[in-house]
Amino acid sequence: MAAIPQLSQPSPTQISKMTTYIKKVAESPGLTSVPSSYAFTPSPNDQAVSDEDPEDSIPIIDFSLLTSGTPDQRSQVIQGLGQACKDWGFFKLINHGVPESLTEAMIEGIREFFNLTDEEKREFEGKNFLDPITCGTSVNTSMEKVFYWRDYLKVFVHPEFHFPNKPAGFRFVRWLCCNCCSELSLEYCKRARGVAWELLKAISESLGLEPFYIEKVMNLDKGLQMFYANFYPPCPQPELAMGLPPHSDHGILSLVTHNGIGGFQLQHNGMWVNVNAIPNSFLVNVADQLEILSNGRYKSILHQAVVNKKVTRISLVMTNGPSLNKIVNPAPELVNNGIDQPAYHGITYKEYLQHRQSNSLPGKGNLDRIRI
Ligand SMILES: O=C(O)CCC(=O)C(=O)O
Ligand SMILES: [Fe+2]
Repeated sequence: MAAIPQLSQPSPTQISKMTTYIKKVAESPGLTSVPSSYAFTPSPNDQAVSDEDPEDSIPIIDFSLLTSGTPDQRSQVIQGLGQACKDWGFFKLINHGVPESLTEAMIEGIREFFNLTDEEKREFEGKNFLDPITCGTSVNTSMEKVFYWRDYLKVFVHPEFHFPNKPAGFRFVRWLCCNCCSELSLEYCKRARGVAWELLKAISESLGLEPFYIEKVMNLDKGLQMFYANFYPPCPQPELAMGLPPHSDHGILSLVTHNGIGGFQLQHNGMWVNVNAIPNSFLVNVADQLEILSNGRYKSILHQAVVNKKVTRISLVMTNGPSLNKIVNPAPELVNNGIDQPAYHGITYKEYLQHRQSNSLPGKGNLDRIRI
């Protein structure tokens, strides 16, 4: 990792290896301005930011109607989902069935993780993009000139489940559901995956494909599900710092939830829109592999995270992807119709992730590279 400004005085040999977490920077006594290595210069080309427009509101999808609605209700929801994926690449998902108490317990456990000392966190830093547990700061400090106001934890939770064994017990905290008792982090990941897979059935249908189409072609039973936790501490000059830069997610579909503090912005009609979350909902975004598979009918959404002056924001993100060795292509059913041509080259998910990791292209640069 590149040297990040150090608060303490490590020996010269330590400098190139050590990560300084933004939590520590933000907590340094008397911090009143953003250190220069985190300060972005606002540019006149920065796009305007608006609040949600009640006239053009972000679609809301009721998950319970997909699973227990009448056939009519289900087909209406599928139509709404298709429209949301086409017009916004994004929707808010309500009544998804993941208990609020489970999400809250997960957020609190994650807060404790980020409260570990820097030294304890370093144990999980990882070296390779395929390491099942990685934590760090910013996005890719080996390439960035200016760092983001964000610490993160990234864990592979499917097909094999991993989780940090610190803080003590978190990996094995029991969570009481109905009358049984299960491991908190495992339960959260499993339930979020169940929601994502159910949505993908409906999304297949919205594309005119059979319900298990995406599940089959993406090898979801071996699909790579990654859990990201983002930690954005208060920032003395939020207008100069950035939590996460504009990006689209790499998987098929991402589910985001947070601790009730705003900061998620998405791009719609050339404007940044502040997204207000409905309590106990997921913010769901179309990600790059779904854009490829749908041959661009559904576009992965550009989004970013901004920071604030007062409170720590924590977000939990589930990316649901194909299996690593799966070559994702535009669905032949959507291109061999005499009208459309394939708009993307096929690429394995592993290669896609690898390229993204080693190039840090802005915006949707990774997808642009494979556009025909
Ligand atoms: O923090 C957020 O709300 C968004 C996080 C995000 O987009 C990501 O981790 O990919
Ligand atoms: Fe994202």
